[in-house]
Amino acid sequence: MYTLAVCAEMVFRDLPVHERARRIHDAGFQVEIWDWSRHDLAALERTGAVFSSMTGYLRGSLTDRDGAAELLRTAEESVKVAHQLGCPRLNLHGTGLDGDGLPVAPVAGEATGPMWIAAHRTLTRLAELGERTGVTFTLENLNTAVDHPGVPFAKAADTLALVEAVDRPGLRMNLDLYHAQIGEGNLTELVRRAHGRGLIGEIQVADVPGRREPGTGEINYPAIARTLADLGYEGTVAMEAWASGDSDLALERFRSAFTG
Ligand SMILES: O=C(O)C(=O)CO
Repeated sequence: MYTLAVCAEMVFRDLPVHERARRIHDAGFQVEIWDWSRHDLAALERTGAVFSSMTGYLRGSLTDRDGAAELLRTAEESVKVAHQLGCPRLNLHGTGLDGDGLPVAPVAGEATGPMWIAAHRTLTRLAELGERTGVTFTLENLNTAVDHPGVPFAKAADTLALVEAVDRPGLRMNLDLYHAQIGEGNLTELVRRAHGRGLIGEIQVADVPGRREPGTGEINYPAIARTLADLGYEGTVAMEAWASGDSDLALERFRSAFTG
């Protein structure tokens, strides 16, 4: 059976992040955070929460030489923090994102051939870093239509292709079904394909439209949950969603969508 986690950046927003982590932990979920450099790490540690994922870099990019060096350097810093918090997965995007989730190096149109080759090289180095230090880097698919215009390798198909081509245990996909629904749809088949190839490091969920908890939009998450159970998926399913109203209620709706 899979484990459930909740992203502390998006719920209980009137509380400091470590208090949010405590509330999520007390409700029986693992906890995810984004940019660790914005948080009081000692306070997060004191919550006793089990951390399942955090952003695995501070700056940088997969595709240009200087950006890749910065990505690797800040990924090494992130690994130290992951060890401090006991966090097993470090999340990556197709390029660095600013505070609004927008790419610091946006791409007009599709990524070029040299960009794919450079991304493959950088991700291989990150996978090696993960294997050497006992963490798993996950490459997340995003959507360019609503939340992250201009991010290269945003499609789930792109992240799947890169992770499969790198083919190392230190790199897996963060299969975000909210972003995939906006970008590509066909979610059940996507889950089956990624799981069948052993590429899923974790799954993230929110409903469409609005990026709120499961049950508030068009995605049939109970059906996705049945697919995951049938496949024997034993990884993490994390809610990365705004609460449509009360945050405790959003957590319970998430739990009931995935535990029936
Ligand atoms: O939008 C997302 O899914 C993100 O991970 C932003 O950091």
